[in-house]
Amino acid sequence: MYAVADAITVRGLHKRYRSAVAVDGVDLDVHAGEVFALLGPNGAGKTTTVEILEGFRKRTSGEVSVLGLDPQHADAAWRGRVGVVLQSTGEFDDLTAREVVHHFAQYYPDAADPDEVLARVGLTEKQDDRTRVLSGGQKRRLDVALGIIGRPELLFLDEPTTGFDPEARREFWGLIRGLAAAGTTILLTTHYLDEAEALADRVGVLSGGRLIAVDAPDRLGDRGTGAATVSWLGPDGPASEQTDAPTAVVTRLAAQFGGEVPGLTVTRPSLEDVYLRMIGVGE
Ligand SMILES: Nc1ncnc2c1ncn2[C@@H]1O[C@H](COP(=O)(O)OP(=O)(O)OP(=O)(O)O)[C@@H](O)[C@H]1O
Repeated sequence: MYAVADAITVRGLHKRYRSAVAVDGVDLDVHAGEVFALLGPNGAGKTTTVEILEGFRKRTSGEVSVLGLDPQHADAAWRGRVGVVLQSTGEFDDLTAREVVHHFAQYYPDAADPDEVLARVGLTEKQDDRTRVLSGGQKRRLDVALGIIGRPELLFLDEPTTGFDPEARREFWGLIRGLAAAGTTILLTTHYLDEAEALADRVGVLSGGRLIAVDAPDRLGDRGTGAATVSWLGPDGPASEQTDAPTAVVTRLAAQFGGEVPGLTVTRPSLEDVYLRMIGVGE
């Protein structure tokens, strides 16, 4: 085993389907050990990009290196180092959740303990149920279990928490943080901006097949520096002011009120505000 500074390197990636360009010149580096979230509206090219990186889809042109190899020429050893959670659920109908996880464990030289993995994804109670009777969210947990059973160095998660209830999403975030803390590199796609904010070291925004921004979630766009909104409860009701100098406004208000400012909040644009502006919504 050898260390690579970047787990994923992509240069000039293009993917054309018969009638449409799905990926239109993407350059991307995902550093070893980071959690990277790919955001973008429906049809932006996220799944296509991720499936090319997983070696499941051929590119039209461009250079791609994943854990030091071109995924188009991946071998079994490489596949053993990569975990994949696809968008579509695998169907194992008549097998129980426990049987499926035990079965998949056999494919990996250094698999995790299947029962431990079932516990980590919160399926212990359901492990003896046939997979066809699992709920949508429970099937998704099983997908995640199969993605991590081989102790991957690099884990791909395509919309991992779609269909999860809020509690299951929080549990899943804990699982991902644990994997990241143990050094697993994670590339996930998500439509949940709170998920990207909670998990990702960096986010990339794909729009129309192009990567239009890459940054830490709290710095994306003008989040760190853009105008802040200062809100408070004035004598005539709620009041607010947009400002580049929120400290000065708060100081002025504190003087006006002679101390504590009622209902004071200072907010910057949310990740969702910035993201929607970037993809051309909410102008
Ligand atoms: N097998 C295919 N044949 C033809 N066109 C395809 C195929 N797969 C995807 N596309 C097209 O490529 C574009 C990108 O699709 P892709 O699934 O990569 O987007 P996405 O960002 O993952 O979307 P979503 O958020 O809806 O999952 C879309 O216009 C889609 O219609």
